[in-house]
Amino acid sequence: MTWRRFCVSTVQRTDMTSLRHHGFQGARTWYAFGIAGTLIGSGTTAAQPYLVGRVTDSFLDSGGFPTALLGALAAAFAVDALASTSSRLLFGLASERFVLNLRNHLARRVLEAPYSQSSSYDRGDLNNRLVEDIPSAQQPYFSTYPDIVGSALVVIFCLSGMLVTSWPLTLGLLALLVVFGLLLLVVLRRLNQVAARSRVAEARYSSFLYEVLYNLMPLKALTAERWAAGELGARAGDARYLGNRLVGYSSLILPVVNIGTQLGLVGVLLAGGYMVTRGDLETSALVAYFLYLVYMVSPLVSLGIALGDLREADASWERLRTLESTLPPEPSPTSPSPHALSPTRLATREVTYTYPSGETVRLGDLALTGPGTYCLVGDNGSGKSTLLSLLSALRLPTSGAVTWNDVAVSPQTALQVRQEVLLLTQERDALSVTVRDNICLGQAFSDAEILALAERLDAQDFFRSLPDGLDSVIGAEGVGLSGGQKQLLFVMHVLLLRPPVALLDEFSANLDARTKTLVSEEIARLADSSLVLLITHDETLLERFPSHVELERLAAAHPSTAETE
Ligand SMILES: Nc1ncnc2c1ncn2[C@@H]1O[C@H](COP(=O)(O)OP(=O)(O)OP(=O)(O)O)[C@@H](O)[C@H]1O
Repeated sequence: MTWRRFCVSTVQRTDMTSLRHHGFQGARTWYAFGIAGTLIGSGTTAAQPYLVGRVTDSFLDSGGFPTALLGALAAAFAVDALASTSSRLLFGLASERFVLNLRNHLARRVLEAPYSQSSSYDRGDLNNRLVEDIPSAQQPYFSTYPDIVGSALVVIFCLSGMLVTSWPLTLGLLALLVVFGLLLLVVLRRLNQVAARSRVAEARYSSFLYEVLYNLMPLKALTAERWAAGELGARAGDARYLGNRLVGYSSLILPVVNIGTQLGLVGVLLAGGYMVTRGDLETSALVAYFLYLVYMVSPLVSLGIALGDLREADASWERLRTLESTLPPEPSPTSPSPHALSPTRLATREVTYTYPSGETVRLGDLALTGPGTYCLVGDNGSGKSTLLSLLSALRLPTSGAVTWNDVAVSPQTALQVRQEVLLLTQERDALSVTVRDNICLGQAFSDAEILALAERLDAQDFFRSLPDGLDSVIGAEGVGLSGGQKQLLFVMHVLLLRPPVALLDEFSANLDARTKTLVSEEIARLADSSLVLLITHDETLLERFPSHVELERLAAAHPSTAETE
């Protein structure tokens, strides 16, 4: 990579208008005041050596006490301290908001993306991008760029002051700075390459760690914890190796800058002292000159560190940008609300669905009319769950058609279908919110309705046993529920919502025999007005709901319409 591309890529990759726009919402004013504070702070810092030179002059010339000059110096100190502190505070507040804005924005977009897309993300990697990459990506705006602006201004002011005070000394110093600047660029170039690779290795490690923790129990149950620990160790090794190299290159930055500035300080004292003895330079000018140089040291160090930090942030922006580029455009807020569909007639014709992995599921033709309850049966892997995700418009068919009341499921009608066709999937777990929220999931069911249903399901004792009733929070810091109790909450959501169509994938999983029977009665009641399609392998449920649709038979009968038994 050439130096030009190196610099251009930094600007381009961090200039992601849409992401930045969302991040800065509500933070722009703080940010503007923060920048103003940085500019004021830099200006007053650079004025101090000049004022000290004037004070020295005044002492040397008259021996008197220069009250006005000392007052100006004190004011410069005070303004400098105030401006720097308040700009740090404002940047800190703005960055907090930026991080949360961006997290919420991306999380909402992932949630609103079509299911087939959001389900294809690696959960751990997604978590890393939202949790770790965003704080790293925001750093340039709230720390690095202000540091660069503030430091560059101080360096420019100080260099100008030095040039005016003694140009021969300054030219010598600039030559030294150029040599060390080139050395610094070599280090930064290596750092850039290692930072990107290290970020990927870290993400591979933490994604796997997330998966292992998520599957802790199944892994232990299968005594696969050693294997998992070994795999984790291997990934940690990669991350550590690249992390060490990153630390190595990063730690070279400071010595390069420090040695350069120390050589500058010593050189100025030696050469300046010599010039004073020869009468080529005033003592007060050497004092001011030396002070300019001292004031330049810290901004120069900051500039070196800031350039290094940008490389790491760059890698994070790249990961966020690739995530955003896979998401569909944001839905227009003015799009008309969908009309009610209340579907009761369902048909599928020559439907296939191809998973991103390339696996194609072929499904036979199907025609069902509601209200009523049907059981969808078939061997493991025959495509039952895939079919339900297509019927509920979570996925769209790769070929063929799914129609509800003769309306084909398409990107345009998907929202309409999803509002009326409710799918209870196999992959489900309670959320760490209250029991009430787990049942309602955003719907306004009253406590009386919930408790009346609990009574019909003979679950009143369970609800009574909760420490805070419906307000009990589920999760590590709240109540722990059994698999069956969690399952009951989801089933209750469906029964309370009474959607026109309910697709239930193994609803009875983990439910005890009595609860299963009571839930079945409620489902039968729901089926008086709704179309209910169940996936089940449970003999008692297959007997209770005798209308069966066999998936293999459907596929074999393709393309003719399958009969229900
Ligand atoms: N996320 C996925 N990615 C790739 N292939 C998938 C995915 N989900 C399912 N499949 C494939 O699609 C086929 C049908 O799977 P599906 O889960 O629909 O079957 P099922 O009849 O519901 O099985 P089960 O009774 O075991 O739940 C299987 O061959 C499976 O490998």
